[in-house]
Amino acid sequence: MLIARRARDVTAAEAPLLAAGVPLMATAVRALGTAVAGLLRQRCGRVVGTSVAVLVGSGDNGADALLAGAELARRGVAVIAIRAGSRVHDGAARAAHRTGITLLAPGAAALARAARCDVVLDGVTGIGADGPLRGAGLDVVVGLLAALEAVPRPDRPLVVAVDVPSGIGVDDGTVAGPVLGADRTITMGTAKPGLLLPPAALLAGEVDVVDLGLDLAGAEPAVVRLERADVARLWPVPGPTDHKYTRGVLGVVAGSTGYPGAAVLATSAAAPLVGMVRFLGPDTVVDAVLARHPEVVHGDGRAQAWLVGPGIGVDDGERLAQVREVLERAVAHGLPAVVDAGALEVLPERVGAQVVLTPHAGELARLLGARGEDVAREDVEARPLAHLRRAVALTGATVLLKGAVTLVAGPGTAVHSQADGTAWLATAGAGDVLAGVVGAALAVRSDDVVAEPGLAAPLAAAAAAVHGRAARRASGGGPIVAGDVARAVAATLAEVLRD
Ligand SMILES: NC(=O)C1=CN([C@@H]2O[C@H](COP(=O)(O)OP(=O)(O)OC[C@H]3O[C@@H](n4cnc5c(N)ncnc54)[C@H](O)[C@@H]3O)[C@@H](O)[C@H]2O)[C@@H](O)CC1
Ligand SMILES: Nc1ncnc2c1ncn2[C@@H]1O[C@H](COP(=O)(O)OP(=O)(O)O)[C@@H](O)[C@H]1O
Ligand SMILES: [K+]
Repeated sequence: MLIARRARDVTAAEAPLLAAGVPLMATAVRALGTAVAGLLRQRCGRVVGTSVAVLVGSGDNGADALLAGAELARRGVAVIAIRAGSRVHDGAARAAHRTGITLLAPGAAALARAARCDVVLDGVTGIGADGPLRGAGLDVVVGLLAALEAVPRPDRPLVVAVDVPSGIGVDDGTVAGPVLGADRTITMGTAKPGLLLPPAALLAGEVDVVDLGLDLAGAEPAVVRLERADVARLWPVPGPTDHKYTRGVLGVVAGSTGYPGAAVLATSAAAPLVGMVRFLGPDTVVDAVLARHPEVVHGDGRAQAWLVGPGIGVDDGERLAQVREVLERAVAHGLPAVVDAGALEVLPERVGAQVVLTPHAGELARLLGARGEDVAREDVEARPLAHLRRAVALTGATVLLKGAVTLVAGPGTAVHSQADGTAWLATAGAGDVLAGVVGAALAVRSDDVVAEPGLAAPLAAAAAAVHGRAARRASGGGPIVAGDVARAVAATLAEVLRD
């Protein structure tokens, strides 16, 4: 599990080690040097003779970057260093000087040179930053972003962020000013919330954590990300005494004459993962589902969890009447349920954490709007976690907010952030597939969720992880349709459970 801790917890954990003379900075610098050398080798096939530009802020983040620059210079890299703060760490400046690096003023000429290097190392600010970039740091980032515009995309440098991309909201993931988007972030000691929370997380690239030996046991995890082994631990494997009912039945109310495909996609994703799928819908939709999945059972009956809403429009009164009835019944019995798409319109005022809502940003704005909050989609996109928390507080539900990074939280649970997919997943119907996987995850652990509703959040996050991985598997780096993702779900789960 990748765990992000807040800046103040990191600083507190560093303090006793620094007091004991543990050379944390040397460890950070060594890791940075190795990572950048690896990227140079990947990009240029060599380290000697390549070029790196270092943006040097006035704190220890700048010192890390400059010392890594000095190490790379000793390995034969042509390093330029650009001042991005009011001062420069003394020891780092001396080390840089010894390797022949001169600190350049942040003028247009220096920034144009930086834009032509193989790698840019962003050491403007780290966890000591207060607010968005200002002063020399701001000028350097704005100037470099402009200089990069003049360079053809394939020739632009790889950007490596030291600890965090400078200027992000380290603890809340906001982006309130210019930030140089990174291809990779080498982060010290532990991940930071802003590396996992959108929109800042989208500027961090791949995140590598450098072990500094910090004791963070007492620090409350701010955000967590499930990795393969975590998903495997959450997902039950049937045993010899299981039968279809003990494995779990998922009841599905999905699809409409306008959108029959959503029902097919949701059931395609769920059917292999559960003991049985029970389906309720209009005849034409039932026919479409059964044509693809003869194993789906048509008609009402007992289920361990319900999925309602995929392919049902917000103004489809007839379908919503059925959704409302099923949902009220599920809530009355305390059963886990997934409430997706149009079904969000008929969500009872208060539900328990065993009910998982799966809105995208627009739907979350609408859900909050219906509860008296004045929120637009853009507000949700700018501060997704804050709005997700608000929805949790107002409904009592677990909320899964879909996006390039998917966030999940329930009342009192950890915040989960999953980014397992690919941008090729931004395709119609992908959300219906996700709803099917979340429904399945709740159905196969229904008893556990009823006993401990807080489990719905990690299960929904695990489902998002399987969905994202299925998309990557189906895509192989190229275009996909949602049906490809649904078809890849079973093999993806097998792979998750096998490794
Ligand atoms: N303390 C340590 O031993 C270690 C520190 N490490 C590095 O040190 C960093 C923290 O260093 P610091 O506490 O010195 O802080 P930072 O270097 O993150 O930032 C503080 C400096 O940036 C300036 N600054 C603050 N807010 C700004 C803003 N909004 N715009 C522009 N400039 C701003 C301040 O004037 C100050 O000089 C970590 O992020 C990490 O990179 C790592 O080397 C691990 C070990
Ligand atoms: N840029 C992206 N990168 C990765 N995943 C994405 C991206 N955009 C959307 N997704 C994922 O694709 C799915 C889209 O769902 P949704 O918005 O409900 O679409 P639809 O209603 O067409 O099914 C979600 O699971 C979301 O997390
Ligand atoms: K930085």
